[in-house]
Amino acid sequence: MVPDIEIQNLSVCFDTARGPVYAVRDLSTTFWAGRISGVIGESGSGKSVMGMSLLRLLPNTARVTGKCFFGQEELYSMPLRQLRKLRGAAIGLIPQNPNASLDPVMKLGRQLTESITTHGRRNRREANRQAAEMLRRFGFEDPERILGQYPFQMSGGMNQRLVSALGLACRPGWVIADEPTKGLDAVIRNQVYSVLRQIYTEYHSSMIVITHDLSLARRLCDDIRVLYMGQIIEQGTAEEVMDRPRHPYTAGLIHALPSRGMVPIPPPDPRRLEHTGCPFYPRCRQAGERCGREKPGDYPLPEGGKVRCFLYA
Ligand SMILES: Nc1ncnc2c1ncn2[C@@H]1O[C@H](COP(=O)(O)OP(=O)(O)OP(=O)(O)O)[C@@H](O)[C@H]1O
Ligand code: NI
Repeated sequence: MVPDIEIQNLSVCFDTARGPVYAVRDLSTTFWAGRISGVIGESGSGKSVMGMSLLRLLPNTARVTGKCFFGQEELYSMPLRQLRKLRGAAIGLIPQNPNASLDPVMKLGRQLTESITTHGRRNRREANRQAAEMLRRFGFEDPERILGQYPFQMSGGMNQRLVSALGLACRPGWVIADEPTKGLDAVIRNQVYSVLRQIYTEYHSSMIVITHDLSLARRLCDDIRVLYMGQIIEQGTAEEVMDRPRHPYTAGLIHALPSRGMVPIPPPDPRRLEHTGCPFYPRCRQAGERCGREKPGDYPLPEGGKVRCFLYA
């Protein structure tokens, strides 16, 4: 049985020259096994930091507090040696920046087969076959040739698909995909969508998909969480969140899509910057007086979702 991923009170703070920066603030949520969960939100809202915290891949300057249960195990405090066994095998990663995660001086074939043999106890030939199969799924018609090349011989879009193949190569029970369609054109985006969907159905992999691609989120995901300044401000089924957004911020994100009128979320009102209330207060068109004074809680919606906004208290 693949366990759920249960985050409890996660905060991540970076110590920077200009002082502490909170990337994630007291975030608690459970990603259910057997589902594809989408995470959306503007750039800088903490999506990647939350995702990377699960595999403890944040830089040393990150201070992480909170807990994350993966079955009986607690990911943030388990010995690194033990965590390494989970990486790739139990929890696969499709990282946001393919160039940073591929080794520039190692042939792609070796990078792929090494990740398969380290975890799978398979022999090299079997690993090669598995690597080639995964590459073919991602649209590489001549995988043998690709396996003999170096990352710099590939385009950015190819490397993006390569790290996706790499992340899925060991058929992990959980996959964290951080912007798997970034920089890809519409045809290839569709292909990545189809592969993720196939992997989900064939291997029963559970997924966390972080994305700016709202149409991908709507089509691929069962449920969606919306992040704003390191907090989940709305969550629900993909259908509910995308078709009936409740939080003014979620509605703003969706209305900023070209297909929905491209109405941008307003910049912060300078008169509202000093406040002790809702983090979205300075930019919210629907804010009342209470929103500037008090922080809203998580209010349940009749359909099963939750929203952090006084409009639904
Ligand atoms: N190494 C770091 N040092 C300092 N601050 C960081 C570091 N990494 C991330 N941050 C800060 O943490 C916040 C969240 O970053 P994160 O990368 O999680 O955003 P994101 O939602 O993934 O954005 P994007 O959609 O652009 O990928 C940002 O304010 C960012 O500047
Ligand atoms: Ni990110």
